[in-house]
Amino acid sequence: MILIAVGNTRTLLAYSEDGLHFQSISVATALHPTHILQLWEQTRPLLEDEDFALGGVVPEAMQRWRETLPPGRLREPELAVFQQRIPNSYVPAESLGFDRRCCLLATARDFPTQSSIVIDMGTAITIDLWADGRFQGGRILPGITMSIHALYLGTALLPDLELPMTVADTGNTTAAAIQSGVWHMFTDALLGAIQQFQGLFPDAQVLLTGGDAPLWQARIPGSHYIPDLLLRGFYGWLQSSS
Ligand SMILES: Nc1ncnc2c1ncn2[C@@H]1O[C@H](COP(=O)(O)OP(=O)(O)OP(=O)(O)O)[C@@H](O)[C@H]1O
Ligand SMILES: CC(C)(CO)[C@@H](O)C(=O)NCCC(=O)O
Ligand SMILES: [K+]
Repeated sequence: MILIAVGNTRTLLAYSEDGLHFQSISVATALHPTHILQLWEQTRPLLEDEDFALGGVVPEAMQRWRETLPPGRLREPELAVFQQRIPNSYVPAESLGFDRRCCLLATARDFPTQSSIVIDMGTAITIDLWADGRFQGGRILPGITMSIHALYLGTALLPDLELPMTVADTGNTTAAAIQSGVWHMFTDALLGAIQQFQGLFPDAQVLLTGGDAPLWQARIPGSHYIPDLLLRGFYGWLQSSS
């Protein structure tokens, strides 16, 4: 079975035998599924009767996958299984993002009784709290690349910058000032959320995942970087669905 997880910027394709270790590729979500499958075949040949599992947060891109893959070969994880495994008060229940669900499922399975703050740093950033055997709720922030790009789009004189950033406390060029502002905005937002959530649940550990997480780990003392958290949750979700 090939897992397909569609994010706003990147789509992950992955294969696993044990649900813990993944062979995966990350490609632009904008590419057509036919093209993505050709790229995948450079990693691992597809079987004649290969099964696929699809989840994601971009309805249009997911529709393209449904139209491309043979109908009998495509599974989608069930909301009811998530609701049973992760008690929550999110409304409406189906609106909670697929990526957030996967990260919560993996966290709840690995740490059922310990509180966890799950930070997923992708196109957008989510900070979700698993504690007392429930998803307590969370926060959605713009992502880092998106924030830098928004300054460029909304002004006449600010340039578009690339990650990674070198950061000074006070910038003395336009680029350094933007980098300092964006870097400190996120450091303070993440550390602030962690401090508040740990005020509610003092045992809460911090789990970091997503494309931009490696950049941030050093700034968040005691945090754990778990690269495949989403895929681990997706895999486990499918196992319990069938
Ligand atoms: N080739 C690339 N194009 C765009 N962003 C990239 C690229 N490589 C790495 N990134 C970084 O990865 C981040 C996206 O991370 P990730 O792959 O976890 O999220 P995503 O799946 O695109 O987003 P989401 O799950 O939030 O919809 C971007 O913010 C960017 O900084
Ligand atoms: C918040 C994002 C963009 C993070 O990738 C995604 O999980 C999403 O589109 N969620 C849907 C809205 C929600 O989670 O409430
Ligand atoms: K993500």
